[in-house]
Amino acid sequence: MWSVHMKFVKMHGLGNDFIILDDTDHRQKNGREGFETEKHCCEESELSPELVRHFCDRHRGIGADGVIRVCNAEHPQADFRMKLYNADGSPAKMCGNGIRCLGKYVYDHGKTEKVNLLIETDAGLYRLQLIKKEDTDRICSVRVDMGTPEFVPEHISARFLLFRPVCVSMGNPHCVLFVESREAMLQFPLKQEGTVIGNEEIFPEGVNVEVVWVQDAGHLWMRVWERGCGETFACGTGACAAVAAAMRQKKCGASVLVRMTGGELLVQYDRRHGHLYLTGPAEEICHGKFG
Ligand SMILES: N[C@@H](CCC[C@H](N)C(=O)O)C(=O)O
Repeated sequence: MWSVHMKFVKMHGLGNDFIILDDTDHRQKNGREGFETEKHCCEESELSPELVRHFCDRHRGIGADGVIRVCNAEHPQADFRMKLYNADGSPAKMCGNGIRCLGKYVYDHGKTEKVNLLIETDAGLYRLQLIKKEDTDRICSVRVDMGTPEFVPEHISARFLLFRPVCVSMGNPHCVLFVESREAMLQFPLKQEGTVIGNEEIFPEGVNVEVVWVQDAGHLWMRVWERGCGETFACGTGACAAVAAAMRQKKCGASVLVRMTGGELLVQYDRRHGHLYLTGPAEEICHGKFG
């Protein structure tokens, strides 16, 4: 049915998984010697929503929560550009787990020798610090300057007021709901309520929904219903939105471990700039050729 032939790399951040398609120019100025830095993928026009859905299909495709195109930067100061598509083919502006995977990808695949990168996204520019595994030249984790959370009005249906919803933009939209116990978080009907909230009039472009239990000032537990994917194992922008919302309600401090189904992310708040910093792993699973 599909006549495409594309090389891909599959990666994940805490089980939030992505198909990486490399659309960078092989003449990338900072590319390292000894690596095959050949361009091996699609132009934007070739990546239709149908094709993204097909790639992400866990039964008939490769299977993933989204597709990331790694492109040459258009901004003069940026090193690379990230283009992200959710599993349903819809575009998204920012992805905290995905941008860490991109950082590891460009370094480990010889596209750059820099460990401090500036990445262009549809939500703006993001600074990444790549952290190497001890005694190796491989990247094991990435720290991202996620910028300033923006709070947006929370006029969602009265049935959700009990959960003290906080609506936050981290470059993409989030609606954070608080519950009183870990059990309540685990039993929360996330699919049902996430779908209802995602269809609220105040979110014409949909929303990512987080259900959060504050264990203490340094630990949050969270499940996430992602726009365009459904429930995922982890969400980087969602973890930052949860911490921003908890800080606003004076429930947590400036350094918080956010525990999700797939593992933990560290979110730190820098009072001087009002920025949130996200630190967590990124891993390559496999590579292959589609078609
Ligand atoms: N999982 C991501 C966010 C991906 C985009 C999101 N589904 C949206 O549509 O905004 C993350 O780690 O931030």
